[in-house]
Amino acid sequence: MTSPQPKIRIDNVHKAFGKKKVLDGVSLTVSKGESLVIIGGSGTGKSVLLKCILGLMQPDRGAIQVDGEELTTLSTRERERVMHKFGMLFQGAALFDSLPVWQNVAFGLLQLGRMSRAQAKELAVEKLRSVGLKADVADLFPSELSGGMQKRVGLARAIAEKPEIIFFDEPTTGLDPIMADVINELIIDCAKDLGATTLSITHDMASARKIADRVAMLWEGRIIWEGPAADVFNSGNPYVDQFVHGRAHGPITDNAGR
Ligand SMILES: Nc1ncnc2c1ncn2[C@@H]1O[C@H](COP(=O)(O)OP(=O)(O)OP(=O)(O)O)[C@@H](O)[C@H]1O
Repeated sequence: MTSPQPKIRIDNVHKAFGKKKVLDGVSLTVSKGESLVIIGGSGTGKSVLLKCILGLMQPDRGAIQVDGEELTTLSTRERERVMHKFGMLFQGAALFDSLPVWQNVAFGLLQLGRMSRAQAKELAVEKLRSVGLKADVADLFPSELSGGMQKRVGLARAIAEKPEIIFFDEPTTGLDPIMADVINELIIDCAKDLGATTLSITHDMASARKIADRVAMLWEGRIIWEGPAADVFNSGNPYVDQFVHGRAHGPITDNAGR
């Protein structure tokens, strides 16, 4: 029996900047409907990997496939078609300061030009409601919102076009632990409602444990461990162990700067 095709397949991806190898053969798969969280310390290449998947950076070699379609060789136009499968919540929410909240949420929908502004606003208000924000937030500007509210708006934008895959870049950075937990729960609920596949990068272990079905750890350009979220605190891998317990001493710091 053949196993079902993964939603995302990353195979032996390499990326270097000059002599600095950042990704040195990363391989991963994410199944349809699964939530994979990639953990790793600062500068280990999590953002570079995400940028390669999103097409914002070209890997030096390796394959990146979505639904079996190779992305690294697509033309700009073909890539745009695939991008409609994606939703993205950026670190710091990355909202447009000059646009009111509803236009931020409906940005992609307005770009497509498939609906009137009134319809787009109605949809934006509905999405805002689904992330726990009232309709009157729609006409405010991002600078008038707290960090937690901005994250909610970013999440509403990420789900507005009903993406099949949602990427989360450090979704809880800058939030207090309670607001972080609220955002984690919203992420789980939104992904479940859409039946979406999610890929997140974080170094917040509370968030990883909460939102992940599976966790993978990136270190020295490779995935050094992956397994069910429930196993991450008992991985038996000394590198993972040091990272998830936040210990100052262990193989990661002993080998730093080799
Ligand atoms: N455009 C670039 N040019 C040169 N070096 C880069 C570029 N982008 C990233 N790097 C380098 O690649 C390495 C990995 O960076 P990356 O931002 O992916 O780390 P990260 O794991 O996401 O870290 P953090 O958790 O702090 O966000 C860093 O050493 C960084 O300086």
